[in-house]
Amino acid sequence: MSRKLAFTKMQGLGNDFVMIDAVRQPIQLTEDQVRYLADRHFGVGCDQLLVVEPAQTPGVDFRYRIFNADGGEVEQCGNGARCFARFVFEQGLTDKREIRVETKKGIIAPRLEADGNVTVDMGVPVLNPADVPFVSDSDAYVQPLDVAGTSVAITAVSMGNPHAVQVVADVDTAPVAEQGPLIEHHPRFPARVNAGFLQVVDEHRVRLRVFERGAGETLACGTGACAAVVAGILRGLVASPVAVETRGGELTIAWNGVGTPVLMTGPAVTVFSGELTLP
Ligand SMILES: N[C@@H](CCC[C@H](N)C(=O)O)C(=O)O
Repeated sequence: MSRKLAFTKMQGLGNDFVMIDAVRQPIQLTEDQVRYLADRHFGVGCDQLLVVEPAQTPGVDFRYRIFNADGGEVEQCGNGARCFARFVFEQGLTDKREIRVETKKGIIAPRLEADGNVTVDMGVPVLNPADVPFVSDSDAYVQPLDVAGTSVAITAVSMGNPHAVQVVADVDTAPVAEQGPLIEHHPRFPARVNAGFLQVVDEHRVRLRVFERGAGETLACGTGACAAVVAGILRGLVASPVAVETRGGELTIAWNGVGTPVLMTGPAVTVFSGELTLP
């Protein structure tokens, strides 16, 4: 049965989202409907679709669900978390500037700053390979990964969602398109993985490209930036705070080391709102 759906298009550093208010407009989308909405030719177009629902846990303001453009539901999205906070505030779903929101992998806490940026406590990064998940009998922070015959030194980090971060000399010439899909589907990452390519500029500045699981290379990946800074600090290459340059703009990531949460600060922008008829 076809039905009308109100949506808002948002972006964080060019990582773009279709936001659905499922508090006032309860809905369960099928994978096909997510793919249709995300389609840049037949639908609205986005890297991820974000659905805001009522909270299911006491003391939490909302539940927020994340779907990649390929239709799959995933655990976490950093740029999306900032857009989520701006969305619920602008839509009048809350008047709080500090929000607690449950995701598939725990509670995160975005805060709308006075300067228009949003800071998100993205939680404590997970480094134990089995929990990333990454198949390995070692818990070393740097491990070799065979990518079609090339040995790549990666750091496996989960920010709720899995990341494999490698250090490159220059992101502009890094083999993102070639290696990205191979790393995403590598058998040692049973839940697939986001593939990060990190260039260190100096102790407090890096450049980053991410080939995202379920979406391909995006202009920026918030959890990718968190994972890359964690990997860079663990490898002794950078020190907190770190400015992360992406193709869509800049994020600031702060991390005080193992067992502490990662803080991400950056923009979140509303582009337009609309209504469509779902097939
Ligand atoms: N763009 C996001 C990450 C979205 C989910 C990711 N593709 C995954 O499958 O884990 C971000 O800003 O973090």
